[in-house]
Amino acid sequence: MEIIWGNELSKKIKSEIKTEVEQYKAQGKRVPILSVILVGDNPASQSYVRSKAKACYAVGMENRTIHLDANITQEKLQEVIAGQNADPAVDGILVQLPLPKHLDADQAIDAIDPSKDVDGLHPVNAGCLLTGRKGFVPCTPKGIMAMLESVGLDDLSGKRAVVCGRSNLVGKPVALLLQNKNATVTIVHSRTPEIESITSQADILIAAIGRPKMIKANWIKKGAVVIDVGINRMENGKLCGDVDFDDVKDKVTAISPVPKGVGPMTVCMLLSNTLEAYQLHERG
Ligand SMILES: Nc1nc(=O)c2c([nH]1)NC[C@@H]1CN(c3ccc(C(=O)N[C@@H](CCC(=O)O)C(=O)O)cc3)C=[N+]21
Repeated sequence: MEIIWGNELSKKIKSEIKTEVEQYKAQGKRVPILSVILVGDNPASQSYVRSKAKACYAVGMENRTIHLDANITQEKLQEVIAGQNADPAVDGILVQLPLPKHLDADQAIDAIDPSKDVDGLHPVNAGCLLTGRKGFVPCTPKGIMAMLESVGLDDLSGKRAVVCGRSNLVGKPVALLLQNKNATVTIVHSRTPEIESITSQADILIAAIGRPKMIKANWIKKGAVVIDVGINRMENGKLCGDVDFDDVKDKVTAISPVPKGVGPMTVCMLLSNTLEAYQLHERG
């Protein structure tokens, strides 16, 4: 059984990004800037925003974290986003989710200039993914595909892939990416009856259901590759995935751990998308 260490793979990708940014700097060019808009004081969001800022600086990019009051109005939030859209020095814009309940996330995402939407959540970028056109791919799905590639799974012809979960951030986009690589894809979710009868046929299983350790050995086909997208905080404060790692580890060919799996890949693909946005803007 092979462990797909996202922290190791992301280090490799981040060093490639760092080299590219250094080349731009050596040519006297400005460096890419990622603007992250954080609304309120949710501790988890604050820690993710801090890790994104740290990751930017580690590859030579700039980060602009805009911390807004939890009670900000939708109108004011849209104004702040419009200000980042209008700033030619800003390459990527990310609105940290979830937003406080009184704010509409779709409206905020729609307000982001699609050429700066490095989360890949704007309808224009979601539409590009759906129709196979060039656009920003959401970070976690992009990281998942890199993890599969790292274990030799590139052309997925003949492979059955099952995606557990149908979110806009992960489930739906990763299902499309798997299909684009010729996998035969099934999406299952909380309303799917006898879910194990479907997941246990999967050569590739993507677990993004948001239920700690729900996926046991009887959900898994012998020899499957499993990517655990879960980020569940347990009572003891430790993180665990949606997969019961110990229960399934002897059955799988490869599996990603939580932590040090998908999480670091999400951050590294955010940097990759920000570099892509910079190159787009520099080309004009
Ligand atoms: N607009 C938006 N885009 C996002 O991409 C986005 C978001 N909002 N809201 C929250 C989720 C969650 N997310 C993670 C990023 C890094 C780790 C990560 O690096 N986790 C470490 C562990 C970190 C720890 O110890 O807490 C790991 O899995 O090894 C996890 C989760 C991005 N998200």
